[in-house]
Amino acid sequence: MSYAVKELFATLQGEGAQAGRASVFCRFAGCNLWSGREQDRATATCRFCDTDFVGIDGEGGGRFADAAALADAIATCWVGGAEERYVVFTGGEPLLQLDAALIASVHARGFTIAVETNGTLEAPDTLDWICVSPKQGAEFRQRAGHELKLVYPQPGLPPQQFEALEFRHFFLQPMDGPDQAANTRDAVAYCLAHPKWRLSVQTHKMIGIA
Ligand SMILES: C[S@@+](CC[C@H](N)C(=O)[O-])C[C@H]1O[C@@H](n2cnc3c(N)ncnc32)[C@H](O)[C@@H]1O
Ligand SMILES: Nc1nc2[nH]cc(C(=O)O)c2c(=O)[nH]1
Ligand code: SF4
Ligand SMILES: [Mg+2]
Repeated sequence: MSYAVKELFATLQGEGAQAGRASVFCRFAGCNLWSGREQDRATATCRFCDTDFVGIDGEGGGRFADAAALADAIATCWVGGAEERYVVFTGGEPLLQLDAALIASVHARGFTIAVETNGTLEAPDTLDWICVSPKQGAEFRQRAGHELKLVYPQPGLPPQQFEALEFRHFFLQPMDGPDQAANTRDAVAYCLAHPKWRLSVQTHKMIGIA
């Protein structure tokens, strides 16, 4: 199978339990909850997305003919040595494209593999780190993993409804956009009152890296 990649770059993971970790980010093109076109945002299932995932024209992006070609590009993008190799598959929705062949090829090059998913599709159990970020109005299939990262607030999606699920970490991530400051204040207040939840700030935006 070939893979459509919007961008491929090295940066620090900005969010959640692995924040600060050196990573290769592989951002797949396309999502099942929004076309990515601004004129469709108001009618999309997911309306607050902060990401351009349309096309294959970003830094390091392109169409990769097979798993080996994309795994080689990921390994070339890694700036560290053989230890601690870490790749984050995101998007768009990465589970539309991330398959067993790609996971095996990337593992063979010594990487620990993380995924950022909206939870609508089941994640392969060969992944090393699964971050699920459920979306209001969307199916919620991947109900276990390493971190649940809920963008907050989402009307109709109260944090309590996730608390009994099998995740190691529970994060609230303030929704970025026009109400970001108020959303951050509300998330802080929620974490103070409900200590099972921790705050995930998007640190990469604060320090001006991708
Ligand atoms: C762009 S999404 C791509 C991965 C996948 N489609 C998902 O939604 O999890 C990456 C992460 O950014 C979060 N995110 C997207 N838009 C956001 C916003 N406006 N404010 C805060 N987090 C946001 C998502 O919830 C997800 O955790
Ligand atoms: N630095 C950085 N960390 C991130 N963590 C999740 C991201 C994403 O867009 O999936 C992201 C991103 O876009 N940049
Ligand atoms: S599911 Fe993820 S990539 Fe898709 S529109 Fe929502 S935040 Fe963006
Ligand atoms: Mg992002």
